[in-house]
Amino acid sequence: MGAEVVIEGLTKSFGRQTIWRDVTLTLPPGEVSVMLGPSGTGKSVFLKSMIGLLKPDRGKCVINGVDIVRCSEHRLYETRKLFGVLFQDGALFGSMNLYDNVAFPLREHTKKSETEIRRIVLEKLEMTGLAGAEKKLPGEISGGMRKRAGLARALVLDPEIILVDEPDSGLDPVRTTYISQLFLDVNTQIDATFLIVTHNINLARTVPDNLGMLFRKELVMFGPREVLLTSEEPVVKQFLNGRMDGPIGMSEEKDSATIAAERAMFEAGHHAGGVEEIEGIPPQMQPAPGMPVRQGAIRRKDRVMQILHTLPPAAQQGIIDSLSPEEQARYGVHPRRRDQQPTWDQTVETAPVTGHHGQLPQDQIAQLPRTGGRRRSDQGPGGA
Ligand SMILES: Nc1ncnc2c1ncn2[C@@H]1O[C@H](COP(=O)(O)OP(=O)(O)OP(=O)(O)O)[C@@H](O)[C@H]1O
Repeated sequence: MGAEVVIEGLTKSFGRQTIWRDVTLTLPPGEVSVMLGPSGTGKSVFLKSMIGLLKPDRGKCVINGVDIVRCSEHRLYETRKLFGVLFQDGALFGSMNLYDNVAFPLREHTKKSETEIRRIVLEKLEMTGLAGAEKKLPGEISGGMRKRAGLARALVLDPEIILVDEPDSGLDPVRTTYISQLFLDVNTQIDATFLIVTHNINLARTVPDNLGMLFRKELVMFGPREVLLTSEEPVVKQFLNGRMDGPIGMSEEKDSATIAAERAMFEAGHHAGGVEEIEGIPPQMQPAPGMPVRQGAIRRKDRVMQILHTLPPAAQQGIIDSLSPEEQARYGVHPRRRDQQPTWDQTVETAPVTGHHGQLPQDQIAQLPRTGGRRRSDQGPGGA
């Protein structure tokens, strides 16, 4: 199973410019999370901070018990080996063919024989749909293939955490969906924890287990995908629909006078851009047919059902609706008519829904599912 990443109060500035402050979230092990945010909100800086390429000013980023913000260089070096990183352009060496690019980390960081290296490289190329392309140079292949080669290279050291920076950059929507499918398939096969930063709305709506958003130097929210996808926060709604109407402006944010002036313009009939308002929670993409069951999805279901009562009602309903009737029975929840609140069996511990913004309480999201709060009896691994 992939590693859990616990981030607490992380703050990063460059000189006097604060990029983001007090970011607190947990990436649950083996689940796929996406971080959204308008351009320039510091998503790439966030990824670089997670692997210690940039040093945050305050806060913690704890991976397998090591706080990479404060640990020694040696421990940082060791902890970095847990990560596979896919940069925007694949970051391949232009003069090396794909085989040598993918073999590079193995030759640099291990003492494996060339026979063993060959086995691993061919396996990862096969996994990423690049079998037969070993001899190609990066300049001879498409952007999508370069990204897949970058992913193959990120996989060779058996990472527990995979960070992906804007996988859709330079790709058409169809290729973006194919690479999204590949992420889910790889997640299924190796059970690594994924964090993808992007501003691609389709990817955010359909791929992750968890969704977060950075805006105005803060984490607006982070939690199960259903929380953000049903959020009434203006910035979230604006972003998910790609419209001009809302707090995000041409260069990050607008003041209230500008928002009001623009609102009058849109109400007078000026098109705010974007597609028509999309509401609701589209089904999540699934591993390709023939793949094993995605263990992260099974654990996630258990984890989310334990914190269900802490989530906003619309998110609760979306989660309950996504369960099969058998799962609803097992978890003791019932779908509701549109005018009702969701209901639980008496046997399930419930608490009032809080007015939080989707940032889940640390003690709940960070510890689950390992410590297991109060559960209904013997749910087993929790999957269907
Ligand atoms: N090494 C650095 N020194 C100083 N400022 C930096 C450095 N790296 C990034 N920044 C600044 O941090 C801010 C956030 O940049 P970042 O690239 O993380 O944004 P982003 O959300 O990934 O944007 P995009 O979606 O456009 O890629 C920008 O204002 C950028 O200029």
